[in-house]
Amino acid sequence: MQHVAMVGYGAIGSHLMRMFAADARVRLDQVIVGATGLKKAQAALGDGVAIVTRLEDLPRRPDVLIECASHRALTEHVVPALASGIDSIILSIGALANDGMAELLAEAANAGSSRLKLVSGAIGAIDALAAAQLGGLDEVVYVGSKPPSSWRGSPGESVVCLDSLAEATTLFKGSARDAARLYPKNANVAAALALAGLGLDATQVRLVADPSLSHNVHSYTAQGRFGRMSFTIEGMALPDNPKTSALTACSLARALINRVEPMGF
Ligand SMILES: NC(=O)C1=CN([C@@H]2O[C@H](COP(=O)(O)OP(=O)(O)OC[C@H]3O[C@@H](n4cnc5c(N)ncnc54)[C@H](O)[C@@H]3O)[C@@H](O)[C@H]2O)C=CC1
Ligand SMILES: O=C([O-])CC(=O)C(=O)O
Repeated sequence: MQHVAMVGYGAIGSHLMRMFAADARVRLDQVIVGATGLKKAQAALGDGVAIVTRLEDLPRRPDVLIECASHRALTEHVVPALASGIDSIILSIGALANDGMAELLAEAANAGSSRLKLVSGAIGAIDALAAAQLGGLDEVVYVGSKPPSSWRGSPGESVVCLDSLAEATTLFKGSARDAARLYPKNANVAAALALAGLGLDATQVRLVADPSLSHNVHSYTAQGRFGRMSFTIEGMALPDNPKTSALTACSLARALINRVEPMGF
């Protein structure tokens, strides 16, 4: 059994709470929320969960910290956790597209002798892509397609009218770095693929709003000396957030379970 502190209590956080409610391997007993989320978290979670707004206010040292909050949460909570020796697992991978962020995380992990794990989130076959990177990788092209409602609150709103979209429309075409910076809640997958493969500047990304979809479709192709691969997933969204695929929460859950099981994927 491990004691876990979770940063963020939104669609993914509440899903994880339900997943691990009766699981002896993982005790999600501390949550870090933003000041505005305090009341909602207190109302939803019982006395068994400590809810704070700052890492230093956690009543006990967690075995591991997980992040399912936002790009900002990495600087606010993950960097200090790593620096104080707490292993961390993150989902907001797009934050690594910001200048100096990867270096900041690595320095903190080195200073605290801790480890930072990036999980695959809503995408798959990252292990194959990372292996291909060692075997000669020339091109990675990723397309992320979601229903129009999943792009609300993003710069896509100024590209098209999401309410009256009649056909699939490209909202963004460019590098994974620009995608991750411009679409922090929709392009973490693009950043994850880039970091596993060809890097943030060489990985090609297209983001699409498609009114014919009822789920999120992530698709990529990769080729090089290693050979050729393609991967597509049609991910059901979490009920509380149409932007987020349910598999994202499962990927974080798998990473936690793997820490305590004697073997596994
Ligand atoms: N790697 C991947 O495949 C994916 C990564 N994500 C990442 O996970 C994040 C969370 O996703 P959802 O749960 O669907 O979002 P959500 O919006 O439903 O919940 C996020 C919660 O975190 C809180 N929060 C934000 N910044 C915070 C901070 N600095 N400190 C404490 N709490 C903070 C928000 O107030 C909110 O309650 C996304 O913003 C995105 O960065 C999401 C989907 C896929
Ligand atoms: O959950 C998803 O479908 C992917 C996502 O939002 C992201 O890449 O940030």
